[in-house]
Amino acid sequence: MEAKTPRESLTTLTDLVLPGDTNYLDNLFGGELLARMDRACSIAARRHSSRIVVTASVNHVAFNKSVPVGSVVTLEAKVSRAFKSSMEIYVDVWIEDRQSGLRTKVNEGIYTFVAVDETGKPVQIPQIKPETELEKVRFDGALRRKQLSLVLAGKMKPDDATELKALFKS
Ligand SMILES: CC(=O)SCCNC(=O)CCNC(=O)[C@H](O)C(C)(C)COP(=O)(O)OP(=O)(O)OC[C@H]1O[C@@H](n2cnc3c(N)ncnc32)[C@H](O)[C@@H]1OP(=O)(O)O
Repeated sequence: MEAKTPRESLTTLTDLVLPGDTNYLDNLFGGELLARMDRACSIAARRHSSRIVVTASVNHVAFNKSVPVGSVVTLEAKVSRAFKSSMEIYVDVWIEDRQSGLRTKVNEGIYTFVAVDETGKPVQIPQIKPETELEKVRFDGALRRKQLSLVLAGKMKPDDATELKALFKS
């Protein structure tokens, strides 16, 4: 199976924040943003694997800046690393200034998707060849994030999380 680049899975979703998407402060509701992130990541995972994909875990979401009603929000999702059947997907969230068009990054999320067959059984996927500096940094950190996610889910013993443990060694 030939390796693919993150670029090949790039998924861009641009949409408005309407009043029905907001909280009491007229900012984008966190759950609405999570759903949009999940959709963008799911398409990126499908583009990478050409398979049915399911969300296995949401590893990290940072709501760094609020997103006011009326904003134009763009989500960019790309597979950062592929393992056997699972993929890590990074999603970056931007808003743009109405007059200048300048973009500000407001949030990011890291999701894990698994490629499955029609019966829901995990299947093998192509590996990832990072190209840009940022893609290389995200690729390099993906194994320890996978191990952390598995440890938190009770699917890996902390002692077996070698890459994660290496973080804490001086
Ligand atoms: C609440 C909701 O809305 S959920 C939304 C939709 N999602 C779903 O319905 C998914 C439901 N879950 C499932 O179908 C299964 O648990 C699956 C397919 C995700 C995993 O199935 P499992 O039987 O655990 O398979 P298995 O143990 O072989 O794991 C498959 C891969 O997922 C990875 N994985 C499983 N759980 C996690 C996790 N919590 N974090 C990171 N990776 C994980 C495994 O490490 C493995 O990766 P690899 O093949 O690349 O080495």
